[in-house]
Parts: sequence; structure tokens; C-alpha cells
Amino acid sequence: MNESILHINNLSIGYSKPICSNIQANVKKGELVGLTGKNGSGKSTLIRSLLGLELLLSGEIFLQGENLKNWEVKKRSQKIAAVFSRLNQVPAIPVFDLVALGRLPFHSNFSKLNSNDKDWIHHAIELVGIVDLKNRFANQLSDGQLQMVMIARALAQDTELVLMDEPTSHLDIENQFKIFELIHKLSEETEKTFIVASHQIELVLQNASQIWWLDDGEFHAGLPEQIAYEQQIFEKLSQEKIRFDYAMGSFRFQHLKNKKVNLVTDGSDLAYWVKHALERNGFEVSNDSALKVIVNKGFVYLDDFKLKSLRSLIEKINKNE
Ligand SMILES: Nc1ncnc2c1ncn2[C@@H]1O[C@H](COP(=O)(O)OP(=O)(O)OP(=O)(O)O)[C@@H](O)[C@H]1O
Repeated sequence: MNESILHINNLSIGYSKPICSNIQANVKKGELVGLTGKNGSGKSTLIRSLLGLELLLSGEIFLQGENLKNWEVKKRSQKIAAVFSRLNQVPAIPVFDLVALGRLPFHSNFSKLNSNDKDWIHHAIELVGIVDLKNRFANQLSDGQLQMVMIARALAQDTELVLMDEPTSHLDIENQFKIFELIHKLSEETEKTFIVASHQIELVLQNASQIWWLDDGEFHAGLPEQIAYEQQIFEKLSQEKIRFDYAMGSFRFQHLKNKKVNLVTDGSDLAYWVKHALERNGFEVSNDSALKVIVNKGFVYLDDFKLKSLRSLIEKINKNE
């Protein structure tokens, strides 16, 4: 994974005025780049600029050492595939045919799908795990199912570079993880390079080899942990009432906590949910409270009183407090 595939030199992107300038980046073959930033920071504009769909305000983009501005549309589509989150109307064609559109850049005539094309289409359908959808009509799929089909179409295109703009936005948690796992695996095993714009910051940080963070017109690139730490990503994404909890590893609402309780936990799943219920009801979990809740072997106690349910815990503890 040492060969450079993409080089961006002093790029400025935007419309009548720049949204982000001084973009300087280098991507090696087989990397998974996570592109993230707040709403309106310019992620889609950058993806569209890389695809040649927006004029560059200044700077250059080199793919495999060649300046993209010299490439015709056909060559671009043989080298770069894209998946977008905005699902427009799709035609009433079978899923297989929609995935087959990924092979179009390699043919002047769509009827000439050869066995290599068909292999790629089947392979992409299997990789994404949508074999059961292959004979369904694309216009009759759910948004999530259609999103998986569009990812398969991009993989069928078999390009060196795949750009994805919020590819998991319509997917349930299982499929969100599945897609990130898949692109992570493909980037490692096939040396395809992925640039994935996403708001799913934890998934991005866990899977990307490099982060591009767009922040208030500035571009930062680097190792996920380094960018998260140095650019204080979680602090910048936090707000007054929503903060990142480093112990929990997720963003949490900051409910007003004006009461304290001492929670003695056994570290079980139940203990997690008891803490959740207490915090949601305005309790701060603290050792210096005389009010003691104990979780032990699947049961919850208020001091030595065994409770029937979490509801009875909340009712009783509110009375005791
Ligand atoms: N065609 C356009 N013409 C003019 N301005 C545009 C155009 N498309 C987007 N913008 C503006 O450019 C800025 C960046 O938009 P962009 O869609 O790239 O952000 P984003 O980071 O992808 O946002 P989100 O996370 O909400 O999808 C926004 O202020 C947006 O209003």
C-alpha cells in the first residue's frame, strides 16, 4: 500500500466563492479515506469536484500521476465510480440490470455484456449481499435496499477509485456496519481506494486509514486518531446539551443533573441500562451519595430492597431522594 494513486495540489473548491481552500492531500493505493465535517462544510462539493462535476476554483487533481482536467468523461468513468446518497427516481428495471449499468463505461453498446462483465456483476451482487434482490424491480425496493444496489453498481464498475457520498445514510445499523466492513476489506484485499463522505464519525474513525476533516473553510488530512485529537473533532461536534462521553465512546445528551446517586454495578448490560435510566431521570452517578442503587446478578436493589422493575426503581428513588 505504498503507491500513490491520488494527489491533490492546492485545490480550492466552491461555487461563486470558495467553500474550502488550500486542499493538499496524498492518497495511497488501497487507502480508505473518511471525509467528514459538519453540514455544509463542503464534503459533497469536494466529491463532485473530484468527479469532475464541478469546476475547480484553483489547483489540480492528479489520478495515477495524470491531471484529471485532461481526461474525457469515458476515461474518468472507467477509473472512478461514485455512490450518492440522494436517491432519485430509479427506472422500473430488474436489480441485475441496474447493477449492470456499472459496466457501461467499458462498452459503446449496452447489449454487448461479455462473460467478464457478467462475472463482475454477479461478484458485486454477492459482495454486497443482495443476491435475494437480484430479480426484484429497482423501483419497488426500500431506500436501504436501493442504496445497497447502488453500492453494488459502483463495485461492478471495477474502478481503482470509488467515491461515496454518505453511502450508509439510508441503512439500518447492521447494514451500516456491513458496508464499512466491506469497503474496509476491499480496500485491504483488492487495493481499491475509497473516499467516503460520512457523518457517522465513529464508523469513519474506526475504519479509515486517513481522515479528511473539513472545518470552517479549512482542510485537514491525517491519521484518524491524530486528526480527532489535534482538531478536537468531538468537541467541535458537541453542543451545549450534547457532548461526547469518552468513557461511553458516544455522544450523549446532557440532561440536567440535580440529584446524585451512588451506583454499585456488576458491570453487566443491566448495569448499563440502570445508569442510562438514572441519568435520563436527572441523577448524577457519584460515589459521594448516601442513596445507593446496587445491580447484582440480574437484580436491582435500592439499598437492600429488591425491586421488580426499572420503572419501580425510578418511582422509588424519586420518592427517597
Ligand atoms: N450548486 C450549488 N451552488 C451554490 N452553492 C452550493 C451548491 N451546492 C452546494 N452549495 C453550498 O455549498 C456549501 C457546501 O455544500 P455541500 O453540499 O458540499 O456540503 P456538505 O458538507 O456535503 O453538507 P451535508 O453534510 O449537509 O451534506 C453549502 O453552503 C451549500 O449551500
